[in-house]
Amino acid sequence: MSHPAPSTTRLFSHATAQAPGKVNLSLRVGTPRVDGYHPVASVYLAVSMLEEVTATPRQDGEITVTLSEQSSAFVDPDAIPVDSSNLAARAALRLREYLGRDPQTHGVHLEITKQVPVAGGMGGGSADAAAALLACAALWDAGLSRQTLAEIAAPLGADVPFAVMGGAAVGLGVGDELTPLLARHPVHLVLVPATTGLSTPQVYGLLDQLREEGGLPMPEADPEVDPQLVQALTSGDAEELALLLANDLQVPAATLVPELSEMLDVGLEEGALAGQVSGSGPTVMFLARSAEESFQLAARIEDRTGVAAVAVHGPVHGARVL
Ligand SMILES: C[C@](O)(CO)[C@H](O)COP(=O)(O)OP(=O)(O)OC[C@H]1O[C@@H](n2ccc(N)nc2=O)[C@H](O)[C@@H]1O
Ligand SMILES: Nc1ncnc2c1ncn2[C@@H]1O[C@H](COP(=O)(O)OP(=O)(O)OP(=O)(O)O)[C@@H](O)[C@H]1O
Repeated sequence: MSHPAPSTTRLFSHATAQAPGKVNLSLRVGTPRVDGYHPVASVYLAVSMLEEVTATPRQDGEITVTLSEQSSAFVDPDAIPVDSSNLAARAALRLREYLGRDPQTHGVHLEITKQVPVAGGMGGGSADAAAALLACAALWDAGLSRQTLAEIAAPLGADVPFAVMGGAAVGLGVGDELTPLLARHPVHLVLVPATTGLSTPQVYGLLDQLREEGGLPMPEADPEVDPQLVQALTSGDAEELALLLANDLQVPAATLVPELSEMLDVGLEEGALAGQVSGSGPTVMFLARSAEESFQLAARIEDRTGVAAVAVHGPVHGARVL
């Protein structure tokens, strides 16, 4: 892939971009493909828990990463690589290659401020990649559409295109084939992040194992999105949405972390409309009727368990330059 350099290049001293974490209101998973990935039918919702990346040019061609001290208490800095394997660094490298910029002179330093828990099932690393892509695109005056940026980002992870696009969307394929949804009514949620993460491949692997052993039913067909859930989301019917939340990864995640089931019970006892593990977990999410109820629910869960709970809403915008 290559893209011609623009004839005039604006000079930025730095550029900052934000990208959202996500939850899956519904995540249906099929049987693994030959490449090990699973076909999914996902209903993504971008939520008001944002990652921020500031990109500053480096003339020596290096792509470097640091983690800001402003990052949230949910984030264990030791769990995040700050070498070339960091998803933000990989996004910057992919964009530089796509644009055909000189690797000797077009380096960048990326400072990441994380709010989204690491390996929490909320696509935090994917949001870092999306924010880094937008920040570097601004720095290097890339002149690319959001759609093109999402395509450049897709090989970095199944959730990365959604972090670029944001809002609410159906995700097919491995989650990267997106159809935006016109969800104009806010969904109010409470998120309970865990301090330790779960490995996404391990959770998918345990789902396969449970299905093969007969502990869970084998899916009969490729996964599909429930049109009633899409209807409930687009019409803002929280009570109906509560009945239709689904996540095939919940049983394997709760098998690996049994406390998740207890946390789900606590949220329901404290008045949540519904509760579910987010993505591959271990973050747990609860649905509330309104913003006010979400704040009250978060406070009650914190009081009862001593575990931090955060009221958020969605859909929010995808990655954008500030
Ligand atoms: C659980 C979800 O967050 C739901 O949105 C995603 O499916 C995972 O997205 P992600 O973390 O961006 O995933 P990637 O970084 O692309 O993949 C990590 C690993 O998860 C597994 N994986 C991921 C996506 C998918 N559709 N099937 C899979 O089996 C694969 O073992 C893969 O090696
Ligand atoms: N910028 C980054 N932020 C967080 N993790 C990163 C980053 N770059 C690489 N990683 C690695 O990716 C792994 C998954 O992190 P991430 O926070 O994206 O998980 P997740 O939210 O469970 O992802 P998903 O919901 O997309 O499966 C981490 O364990 C970490 O080793």
